[in-house]
Amino acid sequence: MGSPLAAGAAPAARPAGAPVLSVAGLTCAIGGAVIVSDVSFDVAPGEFVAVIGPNGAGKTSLFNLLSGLLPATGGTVTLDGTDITGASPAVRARRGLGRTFQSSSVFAGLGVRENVRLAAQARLGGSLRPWQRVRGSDRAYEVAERALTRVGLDRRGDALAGALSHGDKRKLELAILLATDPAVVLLDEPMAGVSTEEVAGLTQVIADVHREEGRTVLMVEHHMDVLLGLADRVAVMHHGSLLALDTPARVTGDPAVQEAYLGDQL
Ligand SMILES: Nc1ncnc2c1ncn2[C@@H]1O[C@H](COP(=O)(O)OP(=O)(O)OP(=O)(O)O)[C@@H](O)[C@H]1O
Repeated sequence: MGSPLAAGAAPAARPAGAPVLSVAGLTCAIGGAVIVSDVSFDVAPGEFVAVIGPNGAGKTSLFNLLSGLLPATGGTVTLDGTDITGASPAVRARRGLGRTFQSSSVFAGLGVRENVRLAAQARLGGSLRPWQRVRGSDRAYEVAERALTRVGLDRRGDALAGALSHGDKRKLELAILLATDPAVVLLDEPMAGVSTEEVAGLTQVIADVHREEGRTVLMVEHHMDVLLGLADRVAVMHHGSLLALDTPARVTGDPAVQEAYLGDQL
């Protein structure tokens, strides 16, 4: 699963055929409430797993546990054969686990290219001070340009990030993520706030990141129609537990899943 975007990806420690991400008994209890309960699943290298579930089901909490923003109170997370359960978000990111957030997280006052270059420079070990020319900064520009081309924003590099449409901001977030060269990409509702006209373009970008770059993707998304063409498997969260994990067709036909949605559109 070589990545074309940046050098320095850690070599995989896992044997051939082993999962790139393995979650076992993952649990998070906060103040007596169990918000993620005994969740176990494996993700194969290059697989696309969608995570769905009704509001409050625990999807974002699961991503927070995977990316280290929320401490697990039980269970383990293994990335590329290494137990990362207690690792900080920064260590997980360095080991190849990257994520986007439900709300936009770009520097609105900086240029589009600068947003991506800063991420690339941080990944390459340079300074985060954009006014400093440092070792590796040319390489950071190259990585940034490639990531912007991948998401179709290469012609908007000089624009202010805050001036982009919602859909383009989401593409920029993806470019920022790609500049850090993650093997496993966690996308938390990338279509949130995106106009109907922009959904198809963004879906295509995500499909390309998955298929052409061979990155493993986990994506929280409410719209099943978006997921159907993308996901190899769909994980259904309900009341903090993993209710189902199967192909999109089997999941949508599962009576327990339909019951969880209580007639809401899947
Ligand atoms: N830090 C926290 N402290 C206490 N409760 C929390 C915390 N984070 C999440 N929760 C609770 O955990 C449950 C799951 O929330 P989460 O945001 O993970 O659900 P979700 O499936 O992502 O929902 P949505 O689709 O609405 O984004 C909710 O009841 C939420 O209130």
